[in-house]
Amino acid sequence: MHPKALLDESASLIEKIFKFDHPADAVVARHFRENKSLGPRERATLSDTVFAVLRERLRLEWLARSGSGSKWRRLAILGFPGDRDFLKSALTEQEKTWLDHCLAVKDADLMAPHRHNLPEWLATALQAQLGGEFDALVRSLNEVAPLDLRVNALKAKRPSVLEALAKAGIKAQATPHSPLGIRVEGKPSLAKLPLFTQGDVEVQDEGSQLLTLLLEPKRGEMVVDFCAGAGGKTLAIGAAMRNSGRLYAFDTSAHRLDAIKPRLARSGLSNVHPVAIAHERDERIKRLAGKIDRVLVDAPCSGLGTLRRHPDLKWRQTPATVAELVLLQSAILASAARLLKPGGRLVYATCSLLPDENEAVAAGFGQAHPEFMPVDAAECLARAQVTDADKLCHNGQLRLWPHRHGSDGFFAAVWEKKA
Ligand SMILES: C[S@@+](CC[C@H](N)C(=O)[O-])C[C@H]1O[C@@H](n2cnc3c(N)ncnc32)[C@H](O)[C@@H]1O
Repeated sequence: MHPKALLDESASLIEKIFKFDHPADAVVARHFRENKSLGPRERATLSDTVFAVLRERLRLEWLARSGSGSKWRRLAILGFPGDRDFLKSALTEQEKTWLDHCLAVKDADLMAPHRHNLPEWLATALQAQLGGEFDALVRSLNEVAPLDLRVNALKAKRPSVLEALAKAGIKAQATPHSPLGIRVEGKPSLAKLPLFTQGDVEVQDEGSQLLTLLLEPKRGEMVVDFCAGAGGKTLAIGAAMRNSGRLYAFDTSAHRLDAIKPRLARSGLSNVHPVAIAHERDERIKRLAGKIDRVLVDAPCSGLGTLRRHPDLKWRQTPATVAELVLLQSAILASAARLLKPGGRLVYATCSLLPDENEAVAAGFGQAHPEFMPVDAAECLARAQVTDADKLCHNGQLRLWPHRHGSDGFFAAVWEKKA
């Protein structure tokens, strides 16, 4: 595609995404479905451009106040990732001069919001938690998230998977903490790799792997993954149960649950029962009350721990959406807790960085449910062979940060129901 056409295409995609009515990755995927003639390199340039603009929105919008042409074109020029000469061949003389002027602006000359590129409410909440570490978090959010795999313990062992990856020319190493994790270098295509098609590995961020290890599921137990979605954690739990017992995968989205089916077929699991529920107080949940050994609540959340992958979330979430989520999280946690039998284990988890969705929800639950005893997350992780488990936890709860742990941001609290 001619550079001029590629720049026009980027500008129109940025305009669509900046309506913020749908997740950015869904808008990009729809755009690619509707424009089948776009080749792989053009697709990569388009998505790199729009995600760069989402990551650095405040800085680029500030720079784009000067210059001419549509705002979307100016943002596309500023976010364009590739070869500058290629880009310049699509620009007018006036635009080239303007771009050189923008590129000469130094970080030190920018105001704080144009450096951290976060909405004010979010910057304030993160600064209050992190103090001097805030800048390190901001830098880490601009890094590309690594590609992590989880070895399916039912079918393979980590050393043999590492060997097979090396033979396939894929550079990879064990993840620093999860005993089942592998971190792959770059973004090689895995879809056709026998290791993947045979279900020896699944794509899963190391942080997500650690959440399921907190549950410590055992052979033959009754377990519920309350917010199973497309089953990322369900598969890990099912494998830890050695494909025995009964694992219910609940979710209010039948559409998301449907995505489990091909993954289950690859994984070799037959102990998983996906159940679409109407809401967290569904009749089917009442029938299982008091009968379940372990429940994971991987709650719907702001997703702000995944900003490396989903930078649009910082512009789509607001204090009001977070407040609504907190009510839903508390309602789901209270309802899910009714499933547990005495001695049963409850894990509440989010991929949020905000205390309101994390420690505050956990504290509210603990106060209202004295029959649930807090369990030390670091001890659970150490038993599950997690390296440096204590460095991943704070006050007995799991707290992962991209800048400290290299994973997405996660929180988890663990309780046991008194016998
Ligand atoms: C963080 S996602 C789950 C991701 C999933 N566990 C995984 O590992 O891929 C949260 C899920 O909660 C579901 N959800 C939203 N409201 C719910 C409710 N009231 N009861 C159960 N699930 C709900 C959403 O449909 C979404 O799939």
